[in-house]
Amino acid sequence: MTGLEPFGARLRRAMDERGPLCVGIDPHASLLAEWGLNDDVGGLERFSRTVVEAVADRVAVLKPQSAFFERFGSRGVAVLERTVQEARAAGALVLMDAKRGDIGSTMAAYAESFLHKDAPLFSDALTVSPYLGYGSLSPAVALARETGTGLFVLALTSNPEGGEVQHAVRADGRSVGATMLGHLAAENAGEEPLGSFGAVVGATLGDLSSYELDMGGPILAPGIGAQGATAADLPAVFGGAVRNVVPSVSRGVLRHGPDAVALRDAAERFADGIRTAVTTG
Ligand SMILES: O=C(O)c1cc(=O)[nH]c(=O)n1[C@@H]1O[C@H](COP(=O)(O)O)[C@@H](O)[C@H]1O
Repeated sequence: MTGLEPFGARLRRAMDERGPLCVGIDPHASLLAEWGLNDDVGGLERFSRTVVEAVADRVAVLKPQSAFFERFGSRGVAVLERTVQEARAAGALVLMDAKRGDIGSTMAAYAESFLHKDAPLFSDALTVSPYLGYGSLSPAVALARETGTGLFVLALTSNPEGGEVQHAVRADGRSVGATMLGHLAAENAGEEPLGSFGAVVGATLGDLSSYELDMGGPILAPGIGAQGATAADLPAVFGGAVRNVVPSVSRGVLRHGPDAVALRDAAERFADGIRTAVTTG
């Protein structure tokens, strides 16, 4: 299979050209209502298309959250397919937020669902959970290398419950989250300008200076906006690794819809805040 240019290189270029902001497409029932849309497939389609038309030509990454589409069954998934295709056609990289994770052979099928070039949901990258063991992800790593796509591996998540798993300390004295970052460093070794295997690290987590965040790949940083973190927090949380951070905002932007100009302005305000924080922080 002939792949695309490696995801990490494509992402680095998009971040440099457009700024690093990722906008999440999370069509919550409450947002559909706020936008004056029905909580049905028609509302879902209208919502997703509005977000894509408003920002896909200017942000580096769009991250549709699969759960909000799966809620409507096969017709919702058909909307997700169109959303991915339209976002990619407008020049955004699409990170499918489906947080897949299973034993190796099933993981291979999940990987094919999103990272095989002929898959209807083909995306530039996929969020995955390593909590069946990092090695269980190896079929997805292999397919991503082949197709020029990427993975974002949950390492230190933004939710307060994550700590009981991710901060647990192993027999070798390292935490589980730190171990995941170590696996990613090995995966990205020698990749320039940026590896294709990213970590998810919440922007809500405060000082992370005890972690090796600089693991050669991108860091997806959700938690800005509705979960309380701000762009100004990024340098303190991520230190020198901030240059590889892709800050992610869903409700903080989406609540400004349905007006496309208001959505675009909201995304631009976050992008400006990130630029200021990263250059002066
Ligand atoms: O992988 C993610 O995107 C993710 C990881 C994480 O640790 N925390 C987290 O909030 N997310 C996702 O990021 C989005 C956050 O949405 P907002 O809080 O509305 O910005 C949701 O789609 C979450 O599923």
